[in-house]
Amino acid sequence: MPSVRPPKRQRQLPSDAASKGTRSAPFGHRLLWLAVPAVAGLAVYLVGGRGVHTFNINDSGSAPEITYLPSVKRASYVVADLPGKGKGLVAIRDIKQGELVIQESPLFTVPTSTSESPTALIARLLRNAPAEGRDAFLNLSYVNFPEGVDPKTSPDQVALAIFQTNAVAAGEQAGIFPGMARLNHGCSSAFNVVYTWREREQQLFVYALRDVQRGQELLTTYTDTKRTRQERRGFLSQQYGFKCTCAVCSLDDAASQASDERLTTIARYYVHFASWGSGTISGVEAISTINKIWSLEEEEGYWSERGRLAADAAWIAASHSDASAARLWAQLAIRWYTYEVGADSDLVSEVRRIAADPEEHPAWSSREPLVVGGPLALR
Ligand SMILES: C[S@@+](CC[C@H](N)C(=O)[O-])C[C@H]1O[C@@H](n2cnc3c(N)ncnc32)[C@H](O)[C@@H]1O
Repeated sequence: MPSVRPPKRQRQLPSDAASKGTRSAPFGHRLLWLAVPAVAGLAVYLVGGRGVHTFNINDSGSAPEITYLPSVKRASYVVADLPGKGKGLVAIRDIKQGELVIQESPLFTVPTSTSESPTALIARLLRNAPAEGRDAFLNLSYVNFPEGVDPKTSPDQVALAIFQTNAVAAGEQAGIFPGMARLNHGCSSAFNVVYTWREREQQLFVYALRDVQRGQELLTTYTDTKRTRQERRGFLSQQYGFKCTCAVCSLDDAASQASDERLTTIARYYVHFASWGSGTISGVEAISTINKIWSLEEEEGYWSERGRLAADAAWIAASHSDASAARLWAQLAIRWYTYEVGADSDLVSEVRRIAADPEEHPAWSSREPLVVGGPLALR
């Protein structure tokens, strides 16, 4: 059975065990394209500064090309041409941590394996897509085009390459979201927005993980960046055809080495605390490891996946009947899930229930009673 190459970009927040079982909703695609009017006289310049690039969006020069944008309550960005990156999304106003930036239905989704040829499958889905969506798709960038094939005479191959460069996980499927597809990549502390597929809405939601200033580029991450600069760059160059020069990859060698050490230690700690699941380490050790991850992530500026981490800690505390710790971790999970997946998400509802009554946790008292300890971090 030929397999459609899985989306290279991993979903930012793998659903935790508590949310499983809610992922069976049938597809009901609804395209919510919204043409955002061109902003007159908007120019975009690279001005740089303190490792974080900002873009001057004053009213001189020519208007950047504005393409289709997905459904948003209040547009907060434009699509702009960015030196060395193709297009990208730049904030046209300050964006607050936890703000919904993009809410988008898929143009189409595909199963990750199919009996149909992947090229034929993508071509067929594209033919059936609405005209404006098809145009938006065909405008997207692509890399890794097979050598010796002429893109001008191979539209189906081009469509497959576009799919492979831009698709992201949409539940059990891979989906194309032409609006969010313009998001470029940043590593560890450099990315400022995260995306998640919400099963109930059958849509992709992009939230600001941190405050974003007007003129700053919106960046997500294409991969697990809890690895060294060399490994990250190797992956990104091979899969996405670019050398990452984000604020973290541009650190001087000493600072980069310190960041690499933090990130690889965090990754090692993740594996360690997960071994609580098989009973290899105690609940106290698991929680202590989570606290170490939290503090290293604070040092690194790596804030992603914190909702999930705190929810896992609440799970461990509830399993050991430590109600007070479970409540505190659940409160922290509410806070970070709210930033990452939205206050109205199923994940936030679930942790709200645990914060209100830890004994409601499905794992409550499934291990020996133990005081495992709460979060050391205040935020
Ligand atoms: C999903 S697309 C992102 C939008 C793309 N820049 C465009 O013009 O449509 C992925 C491609 O964007 C480019 N890209 C993404 N992040 C980048 C970065 N940090 N630096 C340079 N190029 C980047 C690479 O060419 C990559 O293959």
